[in-house]
This record gives sequence, C-alpha cells and structure tokens, in this order.
Amino acid sequence: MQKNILITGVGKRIGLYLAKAFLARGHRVLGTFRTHYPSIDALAELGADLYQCDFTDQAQLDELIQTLKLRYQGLDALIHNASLWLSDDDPVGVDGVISQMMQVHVYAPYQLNLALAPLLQNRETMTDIIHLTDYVAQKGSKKHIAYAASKAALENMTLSFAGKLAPQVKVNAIAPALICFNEDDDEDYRDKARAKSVLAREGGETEVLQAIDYLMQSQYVTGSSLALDGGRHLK
Ligand SMILES: NC(=O)C1=CN([C@@H]2O[C@H](COP(=O)(O)OP(=O)(O)OC[C@H]3O[C@@H](n4cnc5c(N)ncnc54)[C@H](OP(=O)(O)O)[C@@H]3O)[C@@H](O)[C@H]2O)C=CC1
Ligand SMILES: Nc1nc2c(c(=O)[nH]1)N=C([C@H](O)[C@@H](O)CO)CN2
Repeated sequence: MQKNILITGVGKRIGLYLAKAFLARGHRVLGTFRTHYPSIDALAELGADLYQCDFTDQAQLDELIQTLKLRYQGLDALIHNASLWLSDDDPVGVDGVISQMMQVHVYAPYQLNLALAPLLQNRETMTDIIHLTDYVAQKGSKKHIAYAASKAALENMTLSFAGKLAPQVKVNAIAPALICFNEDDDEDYRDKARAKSVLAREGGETEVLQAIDYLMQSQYVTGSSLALDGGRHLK
C-alpha cells in the first residue's frame, strides 16, 4: 500500500538515502530541503514532492505547515532527519549556535508534530513519527554542547508525543553514533571515530533505513529510542 512519508532534510546523505529508498518502494515522499542541490532535482524526477524550508526561519516554517495541511489529507510517517552539526566554537557565535540548534532540532519538530498530528491520525492503520536524535543526547559532548542538548530535548519530546498521540500514532527515536563520515573527515579522525565503539566501524545509511522499517512495521513499540552506535556505550 502506498504511504505518504514526510522526511525533513532530503538534500544529502541520510535524508537523501531514505527519500530514494522509499520512492523506490513506490511510496509518496514529501521532502523538505534547505539548499537546492542537484539531488533535489533528481528527487523531483523520481516523483518526490519537495518543499524548500529553512527551519531557522519561522515564516518559512509557518508557510510549510499551511501548505502541507492544505495539500494532504493524511500522513503515514513523519521522519525528523534535518539537522545541523554545529560545534560550540562555530564562527556564528554561541548565541547563534544554541538558537540554531534549538530551532532545527526542537522548535521545528515540535511545531510540525503538533500541526500535522491530525493528518497522522487520519489513517486506518497506526502511523509513525520518528526523531533522528544522537548517541550524545544521553552522553553529552564537550565540543557540541548545544547540539547534544538540543538532541536531548528531541529525545525527551519522543516520550511526550508518544503519550499524547497514542494509540493512533507511534512516536520513537533513533539515536545513531557514527553512521557516515563527512567528506572532509581525514583518516586520523576516521580511525579515532571508529575506535570509539566496540564494533569499530561506520554504521552506514542502511542501518537507519532498517531501524525505520522496524519501527514502522511494529504494532507495539512507542516511546522508545533505538541505539545505532556499534556498542559505543560499552567502551
Ligand atoms: N551522519 C552521522 O554519522 C550521524 C547522524 N546523526 C543524525 O542523523 C540525521 C542525518 O544525519 P546526516 O545525513 O549526517 O545530516 P547532514 O548534516 O549531512 O544533513 C542534514 C540535512 O538537514 C538539513 N538542514 C540543516 N539545517 C537546516 C535548516 N536550518 N533547515 C532545514 N534543513 C536543514 C541539511 O540541509 P543543507 O544541506 O542545506 O545544510 C541537510 O540536508 C541528523 O539528524 C543527524 O544529527 C546522528 C549521529 C551520527
Ligand atoms: N547533522 C549532523 N549530525 C551529525 C553528523 C553530521 O554529519 N550531521 N555527524 C556526526 C558524526 O558522525 C559523529 O557522530 C561522529 O563523528 C554526529 N551528528
């Protein structure tokens, strides 16, 4: 059965991988993006409905929400993937770092969940909200304090929304550690990053898709967080 699946941050990497995977299965992908890469045109060619929205701009978020509520009757899954990995010493300054982290990882998911809940409740079967958090939500991070705090808030919202939207909507988190390196990560960084977990490897985007598949097919899991961390907590 074709599902309507909203994925935020589909322009690159994990979000792009997920959008392509669900399109290949014949589902209707609604994708939000900030930067218009060639990948956005490729997703449009594949049939995705694409919406440009910078989640740090409230007016753009308001417009996105109004458009989605007007255009779609129902939603089967809302996957909060969009994220910015800013370090605390980013040139934007500490006030810019904390506000962007909260806007992208907390304000936008909070507003989208509340606004789109009626669409998620307008289905015969159970539907899903999935928050992409991070291992550091539970552990903290010395160099990404604001990032980790915002992901911890997103993790906590998983609990609140799971209680609020049950039994129609399941709400779960996926807490990855090392899924995919960035292009500019040098070998020394990569070696050190892999060594942080007992499995000592990069998880790969497929791990995230498999975790989403598990959560979406489940009839009994909500308010949970799936750790995709290679056993990093065991080190
Ligand atoms: N990659 C990894 O190893 C890990 C990833 N995660 C989490 O998994 C998810 C996907 O990770 P990954 O693919 O690496 O993420 P990326 O940082 O590579 O991409 C995230 C996407 O979010 C978009 N985005 C960033 N800022 C905004 C904004 N202000 N408004 C709207 N969209 C925005 C980006 O758009 P743009 O291209 O314009 O910047 C991009 O398309 C994230 O939530 C991340 O925190 C957690 C742990 C490890
Ligand atoms: N939005 C993003 N969040 C995170 C990223 C990323 O590239 N974008 N990368 C990581 C790292 O993989 C880290 O877990 C290990 O280096 C974390 N979050």
